[in-house]
Amino acid sequence: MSQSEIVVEGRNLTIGYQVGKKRTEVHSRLNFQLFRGELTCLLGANGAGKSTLLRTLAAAQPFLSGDLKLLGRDLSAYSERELSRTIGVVLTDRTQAGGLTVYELVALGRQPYTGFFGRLDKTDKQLVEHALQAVEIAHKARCYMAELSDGERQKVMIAKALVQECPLILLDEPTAFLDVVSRIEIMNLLHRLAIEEKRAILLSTHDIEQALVLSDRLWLLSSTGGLECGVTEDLILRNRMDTLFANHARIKFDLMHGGFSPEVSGEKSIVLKAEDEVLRHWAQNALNRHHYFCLDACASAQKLPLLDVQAPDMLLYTDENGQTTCYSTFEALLHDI
Ligand SMILES: Nc1ncnc2c1ncn2[C@@H]1O[C@H](COP(=O)(O)OP(=O)(O)OP(=O)(O)O)[C@@H](O)[C@H]1O
Repeated sequence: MSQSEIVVEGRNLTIGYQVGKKRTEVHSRLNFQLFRGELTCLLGANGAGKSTLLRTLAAAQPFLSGDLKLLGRDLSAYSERELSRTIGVVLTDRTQAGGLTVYELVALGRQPYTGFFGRLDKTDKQLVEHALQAVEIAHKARCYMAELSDGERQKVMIAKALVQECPLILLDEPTAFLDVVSRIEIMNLLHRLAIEEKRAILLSTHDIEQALVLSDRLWLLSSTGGLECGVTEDLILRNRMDTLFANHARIKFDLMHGGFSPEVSGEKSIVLKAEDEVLRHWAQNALNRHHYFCLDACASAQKLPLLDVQAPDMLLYTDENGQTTCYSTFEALLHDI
């Protein structure tokens, strides 16, 4: 893979708030690069500083010290007009311009080129139509924003950012109010747009499952570890996901299934046998929830109870005395043990 173009680069960046003499540093010495043609997800616990970082990158608030470059030039050297042609920002807001049609709202994205009252020329119109098609909302072009679902409205806001023709698109929790189908759709869409439209796309999200599937890179932001950046799989396999919630010792990242779950308290032990990976996973899920710590068949010499999961409706439970019972549901098994 050839080296991608760096769109944003931060060096020793301190972000936070300054009101008069009162200075609140949220993070210091942040180092990062954002690449064209890639989708990057910014993950972090509540209050980790994701919005502060996104607002800083969008030049909506100043950074406190360090260097921040956009396409190789200091961000502070950009005029308002240049910024609006370079950075597209999509915020999560449920009440977005209900009185405008989809077409009108997307067309507003051309303002940096046409001026506030500027008329759309042929190229502008082509760009609006292309963007509506790219986000698959062209069939709703004449509908009012108020008539759309949250997911559809989010697509429209993404289309508006697209027509700005910005190399950089920043989105603050674009999937926050969406159901799982719309979340997958929006994340797929953003990943496709990053590649096909050659944009650098950075979004903050709490939807870790989707981020791990579709993110080319992750930015992990935490109060203890600062900002760690890398290709998704490199960070996962170096056990970096646990830094996200390091203050919560009982929440652990499940490397096998790519999600966070409560650590197993394991008051009791049981030997779990299951040839099938899926059966094993869900049997373990049920046993962990009931405070059993699961061991492999060969791992223990002690006399322990054993669960042999042969099929979803064939659960063979053998107690410490060697007595075996066959259960046909987890409901019955969990009731008895
Ligand atoms: N205007 C402000 N002045 C001072 N501190 C602020 C201001 N806005 C936010 N903060 C602080 O900055 C820190 C980071 O907040 P931020 O909103 O960036 O976190 P976040 O990761 O986006 O959180 P969430 O996931 O809950 O949206 C918090 O401690 C917050 O209290």
